[in-house]
Amino acid sequence: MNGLQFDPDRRLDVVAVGRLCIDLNANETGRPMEETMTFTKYVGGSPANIIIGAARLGMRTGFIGKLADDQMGRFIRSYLRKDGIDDSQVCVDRTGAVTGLAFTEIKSPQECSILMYRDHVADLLLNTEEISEAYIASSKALLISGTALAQSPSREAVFLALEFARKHNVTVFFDLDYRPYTWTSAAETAVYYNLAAEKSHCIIGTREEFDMMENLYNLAGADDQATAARWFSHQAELVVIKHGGSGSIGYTADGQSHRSGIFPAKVLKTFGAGDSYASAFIHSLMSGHSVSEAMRRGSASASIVISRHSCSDAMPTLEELEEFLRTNEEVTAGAQ
Ligand SMILES: Nc1ncnc2c1ncn2[C@@H]1O[C@H](COP(=O)(O)OP(=O)(O)O)[C@@H](O)[C@H]1O
Ligand SMILES: O=C(O)C[C@@H](O)[C@H](O)C(=O)COP(=O)(O)O
Repeated sequence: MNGLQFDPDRRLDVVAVGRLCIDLNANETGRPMEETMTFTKYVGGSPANIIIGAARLGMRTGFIGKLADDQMGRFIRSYLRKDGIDDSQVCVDRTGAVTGLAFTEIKSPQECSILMYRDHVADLLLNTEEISEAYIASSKALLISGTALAQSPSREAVFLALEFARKHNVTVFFDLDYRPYTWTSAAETAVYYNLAAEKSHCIIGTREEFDMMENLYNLAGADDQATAARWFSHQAELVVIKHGGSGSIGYTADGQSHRSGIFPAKVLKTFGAGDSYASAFIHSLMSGHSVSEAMRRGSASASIVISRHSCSDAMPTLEELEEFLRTNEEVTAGAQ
């Protein structure tokens, strides 16, 4: 049992709140960015990638966010619409803010890094006036991601969305999505992450992201089970800790744990693993699958996406994911 409840009578399955950005992925791989001359443009931003992945799998999706009033903003909106993602709650900044950019470097399949340009970005200007209670109440689930907590007014907008979710029994998924560049202080980061995690039903993060949250209480380095147990005294029913190529481990509030291995992949780049994992994991859970099956599908989706050049564009359809699962065996690497 995963303990998560989803109201079947909602118009939407999952709504994400957070950043809509642009990925510029290096075309010349096997070299540092200093030697990279061309990039390919994709829609990016962790919550955007996750909701695109969920839509690609057939979920009824929506987004709450703010776009720059420029060509990049218009490119992103048309992409969301092409994937059938409701953009009625995606507003446009009129103050001259820009679209966040993530330049990616692919030195080798194991050596990838991301250079983020996030000064004066439109996504962090989303404010509480732009959070619709009725819209959130129309969804079974709300997906939040940590970077939206980095600055006001986006921070307050997310906490208001969490209040509306609580009021209308909307299940909250919290993808930790810690990007150090956007934060100024470790303590401030941990404070806001912990406050949001206390209001979430399912928390998904890497070991390092949970350590960041636990540093505040000198708990960093706790084992996965202790990390998960902390959140069951709040709203959490499910905590998933990702361990890269070693797989992932999930804990439910009823005391069960679930280990997932990985699927072999011809790794082109490692970024995109977490977002694709989260999209298939959420789709599978909300389709009524077990936690173990949801983790397995998350791992499969991650293997598909890390073998491709982009993150958003690379998100598999349900047919692709099912075909991959039919023709590939999970390698039970097992998390630490
Ligand atoms: N090298 C890899 N080969 C196969 N699967 C991987 C690999 N790296 C990550 N994954 C899968 O993607 C999931 C998320 O990756 P991880 O790196 O832990 O998260 P994030 O991308 O958010 O940092 C892992 O739990 C695993 O299932
Ligand atoms: O989240 C961002 O702003 C960058 C993403 O768009 C990019 O695709 C990426 O880093 C994905 O990260 P991951 O899935 O967490 O590895």
